Amino acid sequence: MPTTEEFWPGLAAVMLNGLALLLALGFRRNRAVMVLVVMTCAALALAGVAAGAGGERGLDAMRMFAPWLLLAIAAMPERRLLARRNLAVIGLLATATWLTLAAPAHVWPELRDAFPFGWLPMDRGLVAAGIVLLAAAVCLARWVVRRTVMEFAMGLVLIVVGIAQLPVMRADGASSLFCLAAMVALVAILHASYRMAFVDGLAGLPNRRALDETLARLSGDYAVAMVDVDHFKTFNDRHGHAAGDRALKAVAEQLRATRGATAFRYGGEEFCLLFTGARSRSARQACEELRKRIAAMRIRVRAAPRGNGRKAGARPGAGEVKVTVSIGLAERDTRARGSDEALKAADKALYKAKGAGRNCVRLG
Ligand SMILES: Nc1nc2c(ncn2[C@@H]2O[C@H](COP(=O)(O)OP(=O)(O)OP(=O)(O)O)[C@@H](O)[C@H]2O)c(=O)[nH]1
Repeated sequence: MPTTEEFWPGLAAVMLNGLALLLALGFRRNRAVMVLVVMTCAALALAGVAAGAGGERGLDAMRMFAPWLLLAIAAMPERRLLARRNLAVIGLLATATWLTLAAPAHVWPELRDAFPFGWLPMDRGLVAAGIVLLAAAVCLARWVVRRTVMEFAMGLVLIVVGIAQLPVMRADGASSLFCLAAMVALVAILHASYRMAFVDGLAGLPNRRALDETLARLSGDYAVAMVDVDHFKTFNDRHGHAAGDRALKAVAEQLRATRGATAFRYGGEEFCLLFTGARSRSARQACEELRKRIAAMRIRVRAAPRGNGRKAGARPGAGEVKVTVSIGLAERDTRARGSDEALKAADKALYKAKGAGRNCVRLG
């Protein structure tokens, strides 16, 4: 039976990993789900519940099976949960769990020595740590390319799990590290889910839901500006959707750099700037400067092969093109109108700007 010192960290590790697993399932973070399934099983094995033989067999089982499974999951692309590769990993995990539970006492040492690479001159724990740290490196390398919170967090989680495999670790120390890894996973899943709900993936700006929440809490002076990219449908048709996306990102970058304002992506090619407090008085000037900065930008476009659903000859070659924006600004009057009316006034002003020939700022 596990000792008291092994029991509590063991139980906490199972509960925390199980909780993180449920959360990852709820938010459909499928690779995190797979990692956490393995970690929960490893935590169970560590707790000695599965082995019924103290933490010893659990510690062995964790070092034998978990590293390979974690490396396989780290290297897999994000897929739907019941994709064939995920099912294969779950099948392997089920086999590992069955072996851990069912292998007779005299078979276990032979199994352990053969797995994983029991014949290597290094300690088994060292090999296991090396494999998990390699899995962590795979996630961190992906993070360098993709910059997603979950990839970074999975890298961190796997580093902690890798340390838990080291030969110096006893079952209670390893369980404590599994608790830490589960907490990192929990924070990351919550953070990633918050970003999914409130941050626009393309522009990297807070989205319309975030704007609504901000406006609902607003008091005092403010000004709101609606910013719309001019002739953007034509831009897309001429240079392609990918170039359109790059243009939107570049515009978003300029909005983010607007002093004294918070930028939001309102939807499509429409953005919103919110000036609060004393900054609302200089909103018009800030909008004018923003308009000029965007008009001065150059967006790189590539020549694309003909066809692609576009009219032949409609698409020019590679080079640099510009975009302009029209801006409608409603300066605050909290007594006369609430945030809904202010948004409507900014929208009306935007139509005026479009009607006035675009690439200009109008007040509502
Ligand atoms: N590339 C890209 N295009 C988008 C995105 N969201 C919306 N659009 C496109 O933006 C275009 C908006 O077109 P319209 O609403 O007709 O407006 P417009 O062509 O900009 O004309 P004006 O606003 O009157 O100057 C549509 O063709 C949408 O497909 C996006 O995320 N990426």
